[in-house]
Amino acid sequence: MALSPVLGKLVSKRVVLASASPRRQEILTNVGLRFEVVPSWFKETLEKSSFAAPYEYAVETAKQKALEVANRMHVKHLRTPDIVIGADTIVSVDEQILEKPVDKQDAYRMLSRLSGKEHSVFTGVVIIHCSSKDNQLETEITDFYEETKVKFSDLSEELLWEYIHSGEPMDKAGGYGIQALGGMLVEYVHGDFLNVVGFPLNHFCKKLAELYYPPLKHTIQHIKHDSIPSVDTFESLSDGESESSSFKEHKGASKLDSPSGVIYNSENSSGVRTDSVIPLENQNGVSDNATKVPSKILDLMDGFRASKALFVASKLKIFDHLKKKSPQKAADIANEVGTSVCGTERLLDACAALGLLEKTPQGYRNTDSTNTYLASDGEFSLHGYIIHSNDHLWPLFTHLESAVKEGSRQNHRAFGKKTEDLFNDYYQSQEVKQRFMAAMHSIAHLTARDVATAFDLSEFKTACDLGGCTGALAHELMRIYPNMKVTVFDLPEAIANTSCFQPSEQCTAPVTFVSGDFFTDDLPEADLYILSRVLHDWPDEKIHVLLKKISTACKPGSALLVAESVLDEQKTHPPRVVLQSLSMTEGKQRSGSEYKQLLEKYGFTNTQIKITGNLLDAVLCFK
Ligand SMILES: Cc1cn([C@H]2C[C@H](O)[C@@H](COP(=O)(O)OP(=O)(O)OP(=O)(O)O)O2)c(=O)[nH]c1=O
Repeated sequence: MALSPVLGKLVSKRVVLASASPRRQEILTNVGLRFEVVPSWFKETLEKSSFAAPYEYAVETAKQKALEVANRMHVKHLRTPDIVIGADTIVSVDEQILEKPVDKQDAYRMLSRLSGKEHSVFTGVVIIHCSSKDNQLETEITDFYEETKVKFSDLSEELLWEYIHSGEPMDKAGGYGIQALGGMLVEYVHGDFLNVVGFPLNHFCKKLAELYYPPLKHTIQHIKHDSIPSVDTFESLSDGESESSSFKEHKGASKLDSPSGVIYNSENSSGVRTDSVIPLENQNGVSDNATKVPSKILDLMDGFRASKALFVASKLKIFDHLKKKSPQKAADIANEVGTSVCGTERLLDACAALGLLEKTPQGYRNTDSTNTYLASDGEFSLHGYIIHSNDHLWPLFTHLESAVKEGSRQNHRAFGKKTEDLFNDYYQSQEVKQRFMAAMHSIAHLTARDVATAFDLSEFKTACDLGGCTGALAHELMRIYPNMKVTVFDLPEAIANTSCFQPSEQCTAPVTFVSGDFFTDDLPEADLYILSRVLHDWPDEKIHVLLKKISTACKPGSALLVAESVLDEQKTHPPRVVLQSLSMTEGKQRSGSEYKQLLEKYGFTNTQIKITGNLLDAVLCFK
């Protein structure tokens, strides 16, 4: 049993499969498990609506099936099994649970519901360890579930009925058998194929491994990998133990039953990485020494690789291609984007390793969050900011050493230009201007709702977003406060380029764009002035000019809303903001009390600060 030594643990035990499913029997027989089949008499009649999630229903049904068999064997046949395995497979679509169809009409109803859509197949599995004490059955129950996503093609009426008349649907959840004729209906499968057929073998072996080979608690933490516990490979598990070793002996055992040199990555149950340990074994195979691996430091060392992989995949628009069509193989993507197949494959695998893509036997696909944040047309696309990070910030950061030594921005080294004025640089070429505006738009759009709702701003009838660029925040303000009129005031170079950033559906009155320089020109009148991501970029003398002008323009009762990332008082958190300072603009990031002090100097009082949890926080103060 080299492939799965853990199954060898069951050889000397009386194992019972509480299922009539020929597929489950076949799957388990194929891997060499010896067991008795005792179909359950439990009727699958649990109230579906009483379960919060479909998988809970499948797990509970599997449990009842297995318990019924364990009890029956114990009481009626006086043959207490060592282990009873129960399973239940269901299909879930549109919040509905589909089991086996009761007749052809029912099969038709199910299959037409699945046509052209993705659905989930859940199998709940229960492993019951049984023992008899004073003639009483004692049980220890372990359960888990597995989810596989399956997408059907559009099914014509003719095809549907032909399939139903084949008789195949009748004893199968959802009315289809993926392993036979039903396979022809399937466009893709995402996840464990055997799970659809009725038994998630891989997860089952991992569960057994977890039960029979518990890792040393104080040296090894689990990798968080979906709901599946960590066992690097089944091959890595020692098979050297005597067959008489029981589940109970090993449960909570302190002896490490793993081979030498196995490296367990680590993540605690809350998903936070902790330092890993490489166990070193003595002659008895027991770990007596451990070298700490500083995972956090290793992650920091590799951080640049991860960033660059994300940047390059974004630049090549790989996420856009996969959003349009997926899954796709590396060769197809390479062909579309005009890159080498081997290089593209490595990049796609890196993206999959970073959790940006999913890799399936059919090819690569975007995760949901990749579609939302990384595709350039995603609802909250960060594409613009990522390209800015690659083209502008990355070259600057390669000169960080010089920046620290000299205490100044490194435009001259990175781009061969002087850093006279930050924005001259951004607006020099049309391409750079567009890229910079797209970057600002990304962040403004992602944060607009949280900034606009950080405080109740409904009392303000007019607002002016100074340096409001594409108007992303202005639009959101007008959407949330329909009685508010918002003006964006920005440099003429910016205003001239805002049209491609306007929402396609205009559901509010239009934002007014006014061009001008907020350091030198008169400001439009408003009850509420807004400075979003402005103050951190400028030196004190410039801020003095700007805040003085705003303060003068404000009437009593008017207010200023500042949107910035606010540092904690120690100025070491959030790290993202602290790291931003390293680009060495002449401005600086500030803590809450620093913003308060600064604003008070210009006659603003009653300062309130709201940490939003988003990329920008909000500071509101009144004149
Ligand atoms: C979706 C799908 C299900 N199935 C089968 C797996 C299960 O046998 C069945 C779902 O019904 P279940 O109630 O899980 O199992 P069963 O009635 O066959 O056996 P028992 O109750 O005794 O455990 O559907 C396939 O064979 N192929 C498929 O593609």
